[in-house]
Amino acid sequence: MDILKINQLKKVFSTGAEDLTILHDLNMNVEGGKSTVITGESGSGKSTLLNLIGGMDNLSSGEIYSCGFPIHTMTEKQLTEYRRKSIGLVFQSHYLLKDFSALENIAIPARIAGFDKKKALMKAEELIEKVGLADRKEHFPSQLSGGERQRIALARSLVNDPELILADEPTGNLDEKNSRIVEDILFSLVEEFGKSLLLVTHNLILAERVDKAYHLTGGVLEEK
Ligand SMILES: Nc1ncnc2c1ncn2[C@@H]1O[C@H](COP(=O)(O)OP(=O)(O)OP(=O)(O)O)[C@@H](O)[C@H]1O
Repeated sequence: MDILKINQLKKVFSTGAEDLTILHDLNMNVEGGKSTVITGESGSGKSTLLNLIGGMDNLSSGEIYSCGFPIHTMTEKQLTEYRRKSIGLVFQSHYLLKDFSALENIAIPARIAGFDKKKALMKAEELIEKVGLADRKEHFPSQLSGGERQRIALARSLVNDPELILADEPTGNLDEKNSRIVEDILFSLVEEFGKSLLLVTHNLILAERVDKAYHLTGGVLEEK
């Protein structure tokens, strides 16, 4: 069954003088429990597409069904709920809150989703172990390396147990060791826990590990 299905999606940016069509009548699907990659040159529209799937931007026409929800018809309030509970967003840049410890940063989305402090911290403890940073629990973001911060951000994106993980160049800024850790965690979520992963990347090694691959060229998507 598909966890994500996109029909005839179009995205046009109006920049004043002219309209720029960034995504052209795009169709795709992500099967539940599988990994899917989208590759494409810089500027081809990958992040635009991921933002639309994540409900962070409005489409111009077409349909997006994700995790059982019709994203294209939802209100802002419903989209906020969808972002909190159904999807996990992993980006190249991470915005950890500087006044909170690594463990607290991971726990925050669980608190926002309504879990009490104890339960949220318990979930965070599990995840900090998973990303291999249990010994950095009490560290503040300024006391962590860039790669460690990215791993904490990854743990944070998983704390509400999302069905679909949307990852935009998740290993973009990382050295080989941290890339490998992040990559292995992402794929273990699919292989061990039946999560669905949609990955956007330039990294061809990452792109080779997936079940299904698409390529985006100038806003036109093709299955490879
Ligand atoms: N808000 C906006 N207004 C106008 N044009 C935009 C806007 N956001 C993105 N674009 C344009 O849309 C195109 C696709 O951008 P997008 O960020 O999706 O590309 P990308 O494939 O993710 O690139 P990269 O790999 O460099 O991150 C680019 O030409 C960009 O300039």
